[in-house]
Amino acid sequence: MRQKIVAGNWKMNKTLEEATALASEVMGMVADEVRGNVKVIFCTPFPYLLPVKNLLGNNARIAVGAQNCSEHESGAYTGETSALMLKSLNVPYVILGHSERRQYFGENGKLLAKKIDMALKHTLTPIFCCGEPLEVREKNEHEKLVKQQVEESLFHLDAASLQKIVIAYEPVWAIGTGKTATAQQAQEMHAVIRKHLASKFGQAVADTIIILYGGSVNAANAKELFSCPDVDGGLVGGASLKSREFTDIIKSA
Ligand SMILES: O=C[C@H](O)COP(=O)(O)O
Repeated sequence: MRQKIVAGNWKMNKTLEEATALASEVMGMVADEVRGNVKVIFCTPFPYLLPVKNLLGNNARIAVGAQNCSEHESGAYTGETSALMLKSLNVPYVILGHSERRQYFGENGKLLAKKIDMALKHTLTPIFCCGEPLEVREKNEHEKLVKQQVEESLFHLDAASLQKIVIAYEPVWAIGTGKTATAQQAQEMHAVIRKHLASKFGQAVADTIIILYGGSVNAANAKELFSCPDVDGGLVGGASLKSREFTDIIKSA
C-alpha cells in the first residue's frame, strides 16, 4: 500500500507573514478534520522553509520541501542553494524538474540527473516532475516524451535509490490553466510511467513508487483523480495557496 501524498507547491508567492498564516491555518484544519494516513508537504520558497518548519514543530503529518536545489555541493555558485544546505535545515523534500524550471531556466534531463544524485546523497527525497507540453500531446507523442524524461533522469539509479524518489506527472497544458487532465488521462499516464519503471527496475519495485498528479488540481476534481489506482496523491499549485481549498484537497486523498 503506497503512502498518499498531497504536496502544495507555493511557487514564488506570498510574503513571510502570509506564508506563515497559510501554514498555520492548514495545520489547524488538518489536525481537526483530516483522518487517515496522508502526508502533506508545503513546498515553500527558500526564505520561508525555516520559519514554516519551526511553526510545524514536530508535526508528524506535515513536512516542508524546497522547490529546487543545485547540482553542485558547495562553492562559488552565487544565488544557488545546495542539497547539503537543505539537509542542514532538516528539510526532507525537494521538487526537481518542475516544468517551469525546465522552461524558464533551461533545466534538462542530464542536469536533473545530477540534481537527483545530489539530493539523494544528502538523503533528501526528490519529487521529480515530468510531463508533456500541449503540442507534444497534440502530436500524440506524450508517452514517448514522458518515458524519455524518466529515462534521462532516473534510469541511471539502482532500484534502492529509485525507491527513495517520488514522481509527479504534470502535463504542462494543465498547469495553472484550470484545464485539468481527466481522471482517465491521468491514470493512463501514471500507468505508462509505472510500466516503464517496471521495464527497468522490475514490477515489484515499480509498484512501490509514489506517483503524484499535478495540473489544476482543486477541491472539486481531487477526489476523482486521487481515486485512480496509479494516482497516489497530488502536487498542487494555485489551490495550495488557499487554506480551505487545500485542506479539502487533502481530505480527498
Ligand atoms: O507544481 C504544481 C503544478 O505546477 C500545478 O500547478 P496548478 O495546480 O496551479 O495547476
